[in-house]
Formats: sequence, structure tokens, C-alpha cells
Amino acid sequence: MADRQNMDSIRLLVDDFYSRVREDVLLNPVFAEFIIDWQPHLLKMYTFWNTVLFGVPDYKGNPFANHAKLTVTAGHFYRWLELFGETVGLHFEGHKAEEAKKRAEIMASMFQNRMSQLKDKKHALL
Ligand code: HEM
Repeated sequence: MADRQNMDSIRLLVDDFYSRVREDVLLNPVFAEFIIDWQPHLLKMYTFWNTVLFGVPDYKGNPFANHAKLTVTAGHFYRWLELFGETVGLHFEGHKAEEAKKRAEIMASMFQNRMSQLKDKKHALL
């Protein structure tokens, strides 16, 4: 029962978040370049958050590899986190809601650090 409730909450969060992403003038073009069919992405994101927040080992993937190819700036990450925080706050409160926001912030700064390392490396090769 608890697992079902967790999954229902994750679906609500992920569906609402990405419907906002699709309406966002800054973020939508980045997603639109790579995602034509949203259903597989949403399914993947359900498993991702189920793994991150509830330890259910559903998600198999390499999130960084899929972000290294994106042309994004700190502004994109800022907006992503802002929108994610708003969506979480609209539907949830309590320690899991705080954890979701914290985990997203940690991943965003990890992506950004690794992206700038890659960029530095490319420059060094020139
Ligand atoms: C600038 C902010 C971000 C943008 C523009 C962005 C964009 C994208 C795009 C376009 C994809 C699909 C890639 C593909 O399938 O070809 C993707 C996948 C994904 N994103 Fe992000 N993302 C951002 C931030 C984040 C953050 C902060 C997290 C973590 C909380 C995250 C987690 C994921 C995961 C888990 C996937 C699936 C990776 C896989 O295929 O296994 N993203 N993202």
C-alpha cells in the first residue's frame, strides 16, 4: 500500500513538473531537442525518483551522460530548480518533499561541476 502511495505521489510530481517544463520558455527548447515522445521520459523519471527517494532499485541509467550533451547554462539549472521547488511545494510538504528538493539541488550542482570540468578539458586539448 505504502509503495503504491509513493508511486502515485511520484507520478503526480513528475507529470506536473514536466508539464510546466514544456510551458517554460527557457527550458522547453532544450527538452524539445531531445524528447519527441514524452511517455518514455516520464516513465524513466518515475523510476528515477522512486530509486532516489524510496530506495526502490528501478532506475538503471547514467543521468550525467544524458546531460553532458546539452547546451545549458547556470540559468537553465536555476530555472529547473526553481520550477521543481515550486511544483514540490504545491503538492507536498514534510521531510520527503524537502529531500526531493535537496537531492535535485545536489544533482544539479554535480552536473554543472562535471560539465565545466569537461569544458576545461576540451579547452586544454586545443
Ligand atoms: C538545466 C537543467 C536540466 C535540463 C535542461 C535537463 C534536460 C534533460 C533532458 C533533455 C533529458 C533527456 C535526455 C535524452 O533522453 O536524450 C534529461 C534526462 C534526465 N534528467 Fe535532466 N535536465 C536538467 C536537470 C536535471 C536534474 C537537476 C536532474 C536530477 C534531479 C535530472 C535528472 C534527469 C534524469 C534522471 C534523466 C534520465 C537519464 C536517463 O536517460 O537515464 N535532470 N534531462
